[in-house]
Amino acid sequence: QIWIEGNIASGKTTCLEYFSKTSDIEVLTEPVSKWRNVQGCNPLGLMYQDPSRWGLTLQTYVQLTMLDRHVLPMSTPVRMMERSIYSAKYIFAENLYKSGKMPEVDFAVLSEWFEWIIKNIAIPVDLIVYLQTSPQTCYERLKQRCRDEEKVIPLEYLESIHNLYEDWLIHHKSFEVPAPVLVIPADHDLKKMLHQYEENREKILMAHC
Ligand SMILES: Nc1ncnc2c1ncn2[C@@H]1O[C@H](COP(=O)(O)OP(=O)(O)O)[C@@H](O)[C@H]1O
Ligand SMILES: Nc1ccn([C@H]2C[C@H](O)[C@@H](COP(=O)(O)O)O2)c(=O)n1
Repeated sequence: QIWIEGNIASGKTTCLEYFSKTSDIEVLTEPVSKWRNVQGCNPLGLMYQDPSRWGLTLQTYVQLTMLDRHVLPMSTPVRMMERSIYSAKYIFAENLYKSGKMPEVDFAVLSEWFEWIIKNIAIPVDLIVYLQTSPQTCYERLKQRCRDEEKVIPLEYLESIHNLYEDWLIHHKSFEVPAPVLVIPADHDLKKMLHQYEENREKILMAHC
């Protein structure tokens, strides 16, 4: 199992789309559509409007929907999955808490849920592919993608997410990393990115062996 990790709009979905054309690979994208519509409500939009009030609501739902993805039985030898329950906690919940936008009690409850899950439920991973971008590149791609909820995201938000990813996956300064990390520089244009994916194809697809 391979997780594709990276900042918002770093190119994870585009990377997965590329590999989805390979036979014997199952690709699981993030369930963003669920985060934008759970029984007619939009926790992603609410979180960006008022993170202190809705951060826990979104992150609880992210935790549930990511766990649901992790425990799906595999239908092919290789599974590539966009992000993980780990980055939900170590990057996004952490960012809300550290920036003072998630109350301590909310973070404590979410943390206890997370700790219980990783202790009691097997979440296998063989390789983490980190698409390493500059926050500025993500900011430009984010504006180009133009998702309604994300129009309020400032560059500083992407910088915070970037720093948390770097501390976790590059500098090993924050949390345990559950698998080896393959870093792919991802500021390049699409043509160069596809070339890099080809160069790394073997390393990625043989990770489970
Ligand atoms: N290498 C690239 N160069 C330029 N634009 C890109 C590149 N990769 C992706 N994009 C565009 O940037 C936006 C975000 O990409 P996406 O794959 O959705 O990112 P993520 O899934 O990480 O949020 C999309 O509009 C996509 O078409
Ligand atoms: N735990 C998470 C995971 C994602 N988000 C947000 C960030 C983006 O606005 C959106 C989807 O991310 P993308 O795939 O485009 O990088 O969901 C979050 O707030 N918390």
